Amino acid sequence: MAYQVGVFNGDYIGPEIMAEALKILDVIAKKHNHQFDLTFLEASGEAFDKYGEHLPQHTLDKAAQCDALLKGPFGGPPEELNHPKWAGVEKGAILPLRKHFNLYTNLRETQVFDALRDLSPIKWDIVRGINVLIVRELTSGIYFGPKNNQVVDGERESSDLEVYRESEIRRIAKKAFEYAQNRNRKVTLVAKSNVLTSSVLWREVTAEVAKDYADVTLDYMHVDNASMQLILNPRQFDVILTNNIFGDILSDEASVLSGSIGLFPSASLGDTTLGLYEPIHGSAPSIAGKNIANPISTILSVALMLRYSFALHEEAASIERAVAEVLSKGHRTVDLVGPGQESANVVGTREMGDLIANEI
Ligand SMILES: NC(=O)C1=CN([C@@H]2O[C@H](COP(=O)(O)OP(=O)(O)OC[C@H]3O[C@@H](n4cnc5c(N)ncnc54)[C@H](O)[C@@H]3O)[C@@H](O)[C@H]2O)C=CC1
Ligand SMILES: CC(C)CC(=O)C(=O)O
Ligand SMILES: [Mg+2]
Repeated sequence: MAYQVGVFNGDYIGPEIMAEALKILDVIAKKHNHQFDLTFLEASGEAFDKYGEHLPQHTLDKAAQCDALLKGPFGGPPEELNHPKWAGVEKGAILPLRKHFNLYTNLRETQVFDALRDLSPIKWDIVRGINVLIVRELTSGIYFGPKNNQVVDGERESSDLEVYRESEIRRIAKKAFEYAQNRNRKVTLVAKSNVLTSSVLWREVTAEVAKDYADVTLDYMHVDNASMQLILNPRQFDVILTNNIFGDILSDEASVLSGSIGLFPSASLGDTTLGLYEPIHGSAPSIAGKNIANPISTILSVALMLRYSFALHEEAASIERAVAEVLSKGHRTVDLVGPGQESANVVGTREMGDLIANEI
């Protein structure tokens, strides 16, 4: 069977880390006799240079023909917010891509690698063995709600509105409970219901959904406390269910329990098998073009694509095993070198890809 994979190279470190991910996909194809047909899709900086827009219609049309989408990070340096090429990439490409394909479930799983125990900024006794799955709502909330700029009483005023419909909460809550059933059977809803009326709706709807999952415990935590508890006692979490913005923030925080954001992939899923797979991090402009970015986040995104879109479970697991094995042999990209570990075997982006490919 031939699988159609749409590929967005992304900006800055995007093409470098995507090249390594595609190297791994090629190894899997040869080893298991699969055919992955790649369609390169133009978006973000690349599309802006050519067409003056970040997500052309022809890109969406081609993406719709694919079975899965593999994506590098989009975006420019945060300090170039007003540069025409980068202004609006997030609202003009990242968010519409997720919305267009109705990819409302974003999975971001944080775990720690034994081999990187000295890298975590948190004591090993606290993080050892953690596995936290953040189930983040991805196509609604404050990132998509009405925005307004106006002048009031002679000064500028801006607003972004957090809007959630009951049905949007219900469908993502169901997903969280379903994932929890195959894990440690605990869902923690993270919101801010002491002040946000939308969070009250999240609590009400999630409690209703919970009635259909008697084998799963539902817990509630305010987001300020949750951000502290993630550091203090991350082992208490199994599945964290949360809205778009809190999931965005908490997943970056959770990722560093392992030592580096460069390790983590994500899956964005809807109601069909067409999923979008990408690192949780951004385009890291300051380290681009130096062969130092960690490609593991994108390589593990390939594993998630094989698992969730193609049901190639053994192939997915073989990539994850190879990553753990390469790390256990001491190979490190620079972001994986902690203080006092200067003697580590530092390798570049391409070399890390080669090592994982050879391991597979
Ligand atoms: N899904 C997407 O396409 C996302 C895009 N962005 C965009 O990316 C751009 C840069 O965003 P920032 O806030 O600077 O966050 P960032 O995630 O790009 O970088 C944060 C820090 O992590 C480091 N880092 C990130 N990925 C790494 C890797 N693979 N290996 C080693 N180190 C890595 C960077 O060097 C930097 O120190 C912005 O335009 C932002 O909007 C941000 C997050 C997600
Ligand atoms: C456009 C942003 C919401 C992208 C981002 O930071 C993310 O999805 O993690
Ligand atoms: Mg983010």
